[in-house]
Parts: sequence; structure tokens; C-alpha cells
Amino acid sequence: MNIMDMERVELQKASDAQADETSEEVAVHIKDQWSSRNECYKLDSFFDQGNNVGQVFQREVSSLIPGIFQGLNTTVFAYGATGNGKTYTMQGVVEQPGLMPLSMSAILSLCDDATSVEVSYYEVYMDRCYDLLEPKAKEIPVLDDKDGRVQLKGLSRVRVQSMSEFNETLASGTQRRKVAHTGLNDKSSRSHGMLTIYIFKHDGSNSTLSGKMNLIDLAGNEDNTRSCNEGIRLIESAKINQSLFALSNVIYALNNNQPRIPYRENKLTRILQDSLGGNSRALMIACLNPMFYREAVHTVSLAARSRQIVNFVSPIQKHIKPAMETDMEEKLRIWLESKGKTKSIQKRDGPCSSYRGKTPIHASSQKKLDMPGSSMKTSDCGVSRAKGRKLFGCELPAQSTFMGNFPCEAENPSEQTENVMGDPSCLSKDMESKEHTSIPDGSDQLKHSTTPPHCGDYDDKEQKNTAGEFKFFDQQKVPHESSDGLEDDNRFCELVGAPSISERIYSLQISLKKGLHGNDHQGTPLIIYQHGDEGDADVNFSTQPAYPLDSTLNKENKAVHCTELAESPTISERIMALQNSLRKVLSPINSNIKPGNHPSSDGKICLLLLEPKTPKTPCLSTCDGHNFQMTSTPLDESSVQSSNLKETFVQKYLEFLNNANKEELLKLKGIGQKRADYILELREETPQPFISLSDLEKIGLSGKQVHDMIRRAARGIFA
Ligand SMILES: Nc1ncnc2c1ncn2[C@@H]1O[C@H](COP(=O)(O)OP(=O)(O)OP(=O)(O)O)[C@@H](O)[C@H]1O
Repeated sequence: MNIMDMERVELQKASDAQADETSEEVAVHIKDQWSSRNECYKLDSFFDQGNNVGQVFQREVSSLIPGIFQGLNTTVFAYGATGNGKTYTMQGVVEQPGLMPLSMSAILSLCDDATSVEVSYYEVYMDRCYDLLEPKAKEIPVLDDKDGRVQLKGLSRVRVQSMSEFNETLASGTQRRKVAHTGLNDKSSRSHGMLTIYIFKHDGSNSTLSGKMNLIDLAGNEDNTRSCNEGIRLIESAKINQSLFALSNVIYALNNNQPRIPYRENKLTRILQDSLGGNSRALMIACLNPMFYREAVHTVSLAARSRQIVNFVSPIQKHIKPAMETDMEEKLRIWLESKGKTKSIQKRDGPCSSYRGKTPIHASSQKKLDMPGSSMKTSDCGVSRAKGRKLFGCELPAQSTFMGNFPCEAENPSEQTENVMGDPSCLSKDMESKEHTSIPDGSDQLKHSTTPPHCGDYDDKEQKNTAGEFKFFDQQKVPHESSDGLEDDNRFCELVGAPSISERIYSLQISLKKGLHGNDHQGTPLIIYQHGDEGDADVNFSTQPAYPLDSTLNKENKAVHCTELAESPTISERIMALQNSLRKVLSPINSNIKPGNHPSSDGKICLLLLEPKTPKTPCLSTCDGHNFQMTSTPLDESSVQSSNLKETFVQKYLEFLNNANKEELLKLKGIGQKRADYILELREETPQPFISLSDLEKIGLSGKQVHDMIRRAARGIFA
């Protein structure tokens, strides 16, 4: 049995300017009795089993609440492995209220006649958002507003005037939240539960959003070798782990000052964008179970890293309508929903059983990032994502806390599977026939990093300006994490279970779009390398006009820059320009190229073929400069070409939606008056709202409807 011994140690006071009673640090030692491993991390506070949630609230949360009335947004989230007490900490139980009711009670006590409080409560389940207070047939779309801030379109808000109203609201939402029995928790949250409390100030007929508080009960990391999850539970678990993996990547990127923070990798990180490295004060509560060394190390190391992140916080004054007021947008959304196909997405929980007494040592760690009075405006920070890390550079009195682990119950799980990357079915038939499976650690998402590619010995210095790298692993290279879960660059495993070229291109496209979106990649050369011995390919963007190549390569075979990138002003055009190159480059991965077939001293095959306007048979260059022709059958070629055509068509279609005027939109089958208005409205918020087909869900279309629409449009061409 592993034993974790957590010792509270006061290290030192913060600098004079920051010194206050909360500026202490604690060292958390995690010892594995069997391996004698001993890890030590510094956090801001530590609560062991002798402490209760009330103490955590008093010491860590209560001081944040007055700030919300002054416009300082605040986020408190509980992180940890499954069964470690996150729900217990955030929601609480009757005899021990959690941080949600405790915060609400404190907020209500500060309200006066000119202040009102509303709440929304939603869950992120399988990478989709669902309203828990007003169940709807459809998910809540997550959009960016014109300032780059994330908005949950159509999410309901309920006015709360007393604790009894709040408890009722919370209970009804909680009942709808998806929970299920797993091998590690009788009543395990299958979704991330997000409660937002809004504070409005009223002045005559004007209502102004003063500030808001997010209280987040994340779903827990799951080790499926222990949970014995199967079927839907396993799929859910994969999604949960994937989103938490994305979260750890964001924290890692923020912590390492990386130029690109992968918020858009996952719905959870998108939603938390303003809280992590954004404009919100954030408190992370890491819940630990001393029984499990590896999970504890993972959680505490993430908490320790989170402490380094610095947010810029400034009061906001935003005029938004309280829920009572008429919301035309909401009406339109409801109308769109009524036209859409109803999905069964919500199932109610079963009755709660009593606790299952686990070993309840509990420990948690928090991060509190707070810089009241910063001169930086909220909106500046909200859009800072693509501008790099400049905005995160200031020092502030960071804090962390700690608290803990615990027991569980029963339920009726919801049975629903979703596609990770939207609905790519329109792109390729072969994709329809394959089930997209995920492995339980975020492995089927394309990963972005700024580490140098594996193929070639580059000068690291030359890589400094690399704007983003997309790693593509063709083989079942199961991701693995180092002990802290974050150090190993090879942990990324992309596109496992995506054997066809179309699937790979589709997935890669999604990432390319994400990568290019909002960044100025004009003039960016694209270089794709394939590792013949492993079947891997790295797709690399560099802002270097002359990208350094492996010195062992023949000079003649230097990468041909993808000049279309420089010439294409819009993201869609750039993506389009990349497609042919991608297709050509990825095609050989599908074939059985054996390194031994080609003259290369180290067996590596470097594919440096990037002339998008010549979509002929792909040509491979070996590392010592010999070219040879790929042997592909006419069927292969025709399949590649038809897939190209489909993708080109889809891109043109999306481009049309992004640019057409209302009259033109109305000519499209499937776009009526209201949908056209909605598209125009979306375009006001985000200039190019439709980057992939899955974005059409923003206008209330289901995957099937999108598919049908595209098919109808394509048929129209041949009519
Ligand atoms: N400090 C505590 N004291 C007593 N019971 C606790 C404590 N913390 C947690 N528990 C109990 O332990 C069980 C598991 O806790 P909980 O459901 O909160 O874990 P979780 O981290 O939210 O799990 P999951 O990620 O699977 O949803 C619950 O029955 C809970 O009531």
C-alpha cells in the first residue's frame, strides 16, 4: 500500500509588497512507501482530514467574495482523481455544505436592494455543454464574442433571492447532472459541473453585471485499469481524461510561457480560458487520496504548477440583461431548437445512497491569482490568447491551499456517445463506417507543442520562433506520462484509430484551423516529416522564412515552402491551400513503406513535398536525397482526388456562410430567414464563425442536418 505523508511546512513569507497573512507557502511531501519515492511540491495552503470544507471556505474563499461585487470575476475549481472529494467539497452534503452553498450564502448576505443575484448551472459532458437548470434538447453552443471572450449561447439564468431558493435550484440541477457508479466511486460525476453566480447592480432601468463567480466541480481523472470501466463508462472516462489532459496542457503552456496556449483543444479549456491565464481570480482546490501515489503526485504537481500562472484582473462593468428581460436571441435559439432534432441528453439520477467509507484523508491545493487594481482592461486580456505571454508577466501574491478526499452513491447513467471532432461524415465515406474510439488519456486529439520535430537535428536556437507544431503519429503509440504527468514530450498520441487518409486529414485540418485561427501565420512555411521507421509524421509551422533543415539532407531537397500560406489572406484559404499538401504528404503514411526499402543511413524518411498546386503522385525524398515515385493504384488516386473534392467543396461552402450576404444565404437549401439572421449575428460576434462543419451546430443544426445540407448542395451542382 502506498502511503502519502503530507507535512505542513511554512517556508517563507512573500516579498514585502505582497506580505500578508495568506502569503505563506506549504511544502507537501508525497512519499511512496514501497518505492521510497518522495516528491515535494509547494502549495499555498494545505488542509488535512482534520479540516472541513467550512474551514477551506473561511480561509480561502470568503475573502474573494467582496471583490465580485466590485467587478472581479472569480473562479474556484476542484481538481483531482475520481472519488477524491471534489463534489463533496464543492456541492457538499446536507450536514456539511460545500463551497457552492457557502459562497452563495456569503454573496446573499452582501446584497442590498440595488443588487440582484442570478445563477446558471451547466455541465460539460463528453465535450458538450448542457444546461442543468432548464434542460434543452440541444447542447449549449460555446462561442467567442467580438472581444474574444467565451459565451455560452442560450444558457439559462435563474434569479435567486434566498438560500432556500438556491438550494432548490442547485438540487434540481444536480439531479440532472450525469453521475454513474464506477469501480472507484459509487456516484461518480461523469461531467464537469459548472455553477456561475452573477451579481447585477440596478440603477433605475439599467442593470449592469457587476461580477461573477464560477464554482466548478470537475469530473475526476480515472485510471481505467482500476475503475474497470466498460462501454459508455469507458467512453465517458476517455472524454473526462482527455479534457483534464487538455487542462494540464494549458497549465503547462502557461507555466512555460509558451507562445500559444491550447485553450481551444477542448470545450473545458475553452470555457475556463478566462479563468486560467485570463482575467479572473482563480482558486484551484486539489483533492487527494493518500491511497494512490501516482494520482496524488499528478494532482499536486499540477496544483504546484498552477501557482506560477499569473492572471491580470481588473474590475468589469458590463451591461448585460438580467434573465427576466426579453431576450430575442434566446427566442431565436428556442425556435431553432424546435426545428432541430431532439436528442435525449438528460437522464435523471437515481436516489443517493449513503457514503461508502473510504479512507478520508483529504488534501487539496489551491491557486489564487489576484491582482486587483491592474490597469489592464478585461477585454485586453480576453483576447490575449493569440498574442503570446506578454500579458501574463506580472508577479502577484499567489496562493494555494489544500484539501481533500472521500466516499459515494448510485444513479442512472445517461447513455450517449458523441463524436470528438464534430461530424466529419460529410467529408469521407470511409469515416462513416469507422467508429471513432478514444483511449483514455486524450490520445485522439491532435496535440500542439512547440518542441522541435523529431526528424532532423535542428538547432534549438533556430526553433525559438516556431509558431506551433502538430504532431501526427500514425502508429498506435500509446501516450505515456512521466511521473508528474507533463514532462514527456512523446506522450502525445494523435489520431489513433484514424486509419484512413481522410480521417487523418480531417483531424489534422481541425487542428490546423485551431492553430491558424487568430494567429498571423502568413508567410509560414509548412514542413512535414515522416519517420519511415515509426510511421510518424510531424507537421511543422515555423515563422522562420528559411527553416533550418537537417544537415544530413541533400540541399536540393530542402522543403518547398507552402507559398499559398503567404498569399492567402483568410484562414479558410490557408487551410484550403494546405489540404493538397497534406493529402499528398499523408498519403504515403497509409502505404507500407518500409525504411529498409529506401537508401537511408538511419532508416528515416523525410518527406519534403509541399507544392500544393501539383497534386500528382506523391514523391518521397529519402534522407540522402534520392527521389522515388510512390506506387499508388488508380483507385487510391481516385479516392484521394474525390476526398480532395469533397473537402474543397466543404471549405467553399463554409466560406460562403462566412461571407455571403443575407440574400445569398437565403438561396441555400436549409437556410431560412431566421437562420440567415442568426448567421449574420454570429458573424458580428466572430468574423469567421464557420471553420469546420461542426461549427454549423452553432446555428442549431445537428450533424445529420449538416450532412444532408451539404449533400443537397453538392447534388445541386450536378442537377
Ligand atoms: N471529507 C469528507 N468526509 C466525508 N466523506 C467524504 C469526504 N470527502 C468525500 N467524501 C465522500 O467520498 C465519496 C466520493 O467523494 P466525491 O463524490 O465528492 O468524489 P469526487 O472527487 O467528486 O469523485 P468523481 O470525480 O468520481 O465525481 C462521496 O461519498 C463523498 O460524500
